Amino acid sequence: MAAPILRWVGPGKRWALAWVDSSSSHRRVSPNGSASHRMREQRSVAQQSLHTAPKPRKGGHKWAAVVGLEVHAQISSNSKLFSGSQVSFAAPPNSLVSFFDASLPGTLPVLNRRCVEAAVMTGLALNCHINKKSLFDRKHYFYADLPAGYQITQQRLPIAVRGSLTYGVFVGNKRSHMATKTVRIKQIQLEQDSGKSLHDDLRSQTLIDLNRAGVGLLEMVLEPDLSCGEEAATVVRELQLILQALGTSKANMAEGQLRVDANISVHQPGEPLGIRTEVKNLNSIRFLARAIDHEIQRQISELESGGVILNETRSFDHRLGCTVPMRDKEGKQDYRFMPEPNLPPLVLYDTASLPVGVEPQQVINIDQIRDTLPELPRVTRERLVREYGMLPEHSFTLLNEVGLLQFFQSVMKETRAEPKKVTSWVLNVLLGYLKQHNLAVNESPITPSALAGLLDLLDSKAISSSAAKEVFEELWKGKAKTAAQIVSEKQLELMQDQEALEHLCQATMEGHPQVVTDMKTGNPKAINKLIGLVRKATLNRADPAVIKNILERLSA
Ligand SMILES: Nc1ncnc2c1ncn2[C@@H]1O[C@H](COP(=O)(O)OP(=O)(O)OP(=O)(O)O)[C@@H](O)[C@H]1O
Ligand SMILES: [Mg+2]
Ligand SMILES: [Mg+2]
Repeated sequence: MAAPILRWVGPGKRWALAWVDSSSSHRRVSPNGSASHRMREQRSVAQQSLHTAPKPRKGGHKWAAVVGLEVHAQISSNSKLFSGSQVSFAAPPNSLVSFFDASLPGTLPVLNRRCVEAAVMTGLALNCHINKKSLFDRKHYFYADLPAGYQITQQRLPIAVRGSLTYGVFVGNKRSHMATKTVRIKQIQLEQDSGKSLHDDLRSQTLIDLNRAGVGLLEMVLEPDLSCGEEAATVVRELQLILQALGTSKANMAEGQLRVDANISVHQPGEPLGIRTEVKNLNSIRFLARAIDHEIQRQISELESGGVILNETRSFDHRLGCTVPMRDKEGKQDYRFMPEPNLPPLVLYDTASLPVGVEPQQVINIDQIRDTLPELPRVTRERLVREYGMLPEHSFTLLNEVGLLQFFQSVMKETRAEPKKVTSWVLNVLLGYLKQHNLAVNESPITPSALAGLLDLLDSKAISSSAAKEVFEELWKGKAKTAAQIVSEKQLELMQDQEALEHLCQATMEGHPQVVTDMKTGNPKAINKLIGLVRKATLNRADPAVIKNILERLSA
């Protein structure tokens, strides 16, 4: 392997370690694709039906697939885990690097309190036992983007252990029934992120950006309780929503704030678990599901054709849709773990164990953090179903689309309309328009108050539902008009004048005696025909139910 050299790179003329050997492998995959493209991808996952566990072939062996995830989430914090450098996505390369992040001799780690609090909060939200004493260790491996030659992590005694995450999966074709499942969480550990290796194909060299080096990560290790890509995708999506609700990570996969390693094996039911392969650095939920399902099939084919599974690290090639071995980790890697000598044990307290007379800012009190836990996504969904009589799948959609729940709640605050009506307009009409125009919720040209105004008019029967659609389309054009203004400009108010409506009904009946006769003989189509004729005469501004009433009264 070639030696790293120091060179100047980037607009700010900052230094970077450049790895001059073009054949060096890239363990860390830098996020690719535009942010907006990825956001759309993330949004659509919930709507997609992902492939599920492999079906046993006729006459063939039955295989059970086992999946265990390691999820890395970047902690939302202004500074890194052990240094004061700022944390920010897409800053100029090597502009956020302190001497400690670059491993200059003589520098020492100083633990960031915010990162510890985030780990405790995440642990509590995931029903973990929080260890009042945890330890830091050095895990050694050699990559250009890891200047110290080791990562500080918590291998021996992590901050949180033995948790669980409950998630819902839809069963049946119509997604009408939901089953609840639980995955166990083995541990959550605090650790440093590495830098990024950026490969320059033209110059055949790899440039190193250390902005990410030392950013605080939560590694959440899940027990091997999952069985297919869809389950893994659902778990990661739920975890993403939990982290976002807690504010402990932005968990945006497109920006690399949430990265998943998937461990996969297959075995015959009743037999011990098979040898696992590890598909590294999956940074999209859709790719995660596809990679797992592909890897399960690959292992089954390999075993059925007499081959063996190697305990190897693989990566997912999303263009080819398959997993391929990574060259960097053949055989079991020896990380040469050792205690981190520059960090004392991390000691936490709860209210019962708090030393007398200690200042609150000097210690971390687990109970205090527990008191600040926000409502978690599962509880929010249950509340939506309970309070508003919403279907479970609607509550999922409201939470899955970034910002949609807040939009819905703002409309609810301002309108008199029934929750069911609001749900239907937000999910069927507004979301439909947003998707059609490829817009995120916060880009909606219609504000919650504008929609609330429209729904109020509908609720008070001032306009018909077809007029409401017309008003919605006008509001969508975003000309800063309220629904009421549009209604009066376009004269879309429902005709309330009972006398005028009676005259119109009378005249229509006289003009169509045959239809009236049909109506009187009980032909149900006849009355609808008359209603249609009267509405047409009012330019669709009459309420069909009111017309029906008048017609029935007049023909009685
Ligand atoms: N037979 C198996 N099949 C599938 N997954 C497994 C199996 N055995 C263990 N796993 C999963 O493998 C993962 C092991 O993660 P852990 O962090 O403990 O070790 P590691 O992968 O060796 O280390 P590293 O953090 O360096 O990747 C867990 O998510 C666990 O659920
Ligand atoms: Mg791990
Ligand atoms: Mg692993």
